[in-house]
Amino acid sequence: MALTGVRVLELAGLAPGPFCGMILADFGAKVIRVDRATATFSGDGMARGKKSIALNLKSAAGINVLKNLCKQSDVLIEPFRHGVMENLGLGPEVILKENPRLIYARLTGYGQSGKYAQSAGHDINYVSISGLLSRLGKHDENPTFPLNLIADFAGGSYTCALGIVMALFERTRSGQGQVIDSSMVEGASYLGSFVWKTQKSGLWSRPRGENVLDGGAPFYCTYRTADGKYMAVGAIEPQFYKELLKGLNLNSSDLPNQMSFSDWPKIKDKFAEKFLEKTQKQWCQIFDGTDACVTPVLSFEDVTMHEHNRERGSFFSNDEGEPSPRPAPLLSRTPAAPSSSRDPLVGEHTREVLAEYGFSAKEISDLQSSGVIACSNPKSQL
Ligand SMILES: C[C@H](CCC[C@@H](C)[C@H]1CC[C@H]2[C@@H]3[C@H](O)C[C@@H]4C[C@H](O)CC[C@]4(C)[C@H]3C[C@H](O)[C@]12C)C(=O)SCCNC(=O)CCNC(=O)[C@H](O)C(C)(C)COP(=O)(O)OP(=O)(O)OC[C@H]1O[C@@H](n2cnc3c(N)ncnc32)[C@H](O)[C@@H]1OP(=O)(O)O
Repeated sequence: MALTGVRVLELAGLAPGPFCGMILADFGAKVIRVDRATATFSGDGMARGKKSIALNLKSAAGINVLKNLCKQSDVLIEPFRHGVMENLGLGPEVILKENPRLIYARLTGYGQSGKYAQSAGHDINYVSISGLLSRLGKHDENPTFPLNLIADFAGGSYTCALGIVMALFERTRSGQGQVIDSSMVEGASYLGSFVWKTQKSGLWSRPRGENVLDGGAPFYCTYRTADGKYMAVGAIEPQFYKELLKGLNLNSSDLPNQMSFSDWPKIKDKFAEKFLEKTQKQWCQIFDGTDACVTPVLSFEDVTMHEHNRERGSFFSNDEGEPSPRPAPLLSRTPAAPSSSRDPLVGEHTREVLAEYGFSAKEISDLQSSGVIACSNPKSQL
């Protein structure tokens, strides 16, 4: 796999850090999640392929253990607000002095500087500060957010993972590590570059929810079907719009021009009426294999069974039969090989990992009896 041999330490955090770690693990990195010694369970829903050690970072000995692990690692992911690592004596200037090759990735909401650097926040706050939230939603309604996908996972996890891979690549030339200041506000903003860079094009000149790509256009939105499901329509180009009308059995001469903004609500009503005439399955039979750009809005139950997804193996199930998306993108020679084992318990691999990193059996026992580390035994949890 592409990242085989890369050793990653992921300090346990909420959603963005865990997904960043999982991406790296899926593509072959050895990812060790560092949990709190007092934690009884992990909130990490994206622990695939990781190992867990449980360590008390509020003790001098625990700090030393982490420093030791950092010396032998390639990447550290820390998900705390600015200042937490410095307060622990684990700031980048300390850690990089001991291992100048380390990629020290700081995955936060507001970044390492600025007025909000030390404020608590979540995805919705970061997307709001990025400006993007103001563009999402229907006209005359409150802005709506697409789950916590934009800042946490796209602007956060993915951007940070890209930064890590770029830093690892650069290290092959310089031999040097570096600090990554991955702010979800900035990651989300950057993700919105298309919106920024097309400001003068007229694409966004109307209020929120009334433009071509934000739900305003009748040819770029969703419609309810007779069975209460939905179809997604993305027939932007005239030749595809023509196919859409054909599938809906509508005549273009009976409708206003496709790009007549003022007529969009009227056209939308017409399309909505039409879509209500048939079930999702019937619409699929009509539109599948055409260029109308009309697809079913699939539920999580249906998505794994969809023919296209099945043909590509886009989803897979782990040993416990839980389906999830296959890692993307597909690399032709060195594709990801996601683990199908169950997620690690907190501290399940403390002993194993510390031994691998050179700690003696006695050192490990002493650390355990003094509460610096915790080791959980999966058998005792059965
Ligand atoms: C919208 C999302 C948030 C969604 C959360 C959900 C993803 C999860 C909530 C509940 C989870 C589910 C639940 O647990 C049940 C299931 C469990 C199962 O195992 C998995 C499935 C579950 C369904 C599970 C699934 C999900 O996990 C949940 C639904 C977001 O937006 S997340 C993005 C949040 N923002 C950031 O990450 C930005 C950067 N971070 C921060 O700003 C802050 O960390 C944050 C998030 C505001 C939290 O602030 P807090 O004050 O709590 O922390 P920090 O200031 O960062 O300081 C950390 C302190 O902890 C000390 N520390 C750290 N490690 C150790 C250690 N090993 N030992 C000892 N101490 C440690 C550290 O020193 C700091 O101490 P101080 O405060 O004294 O400095």
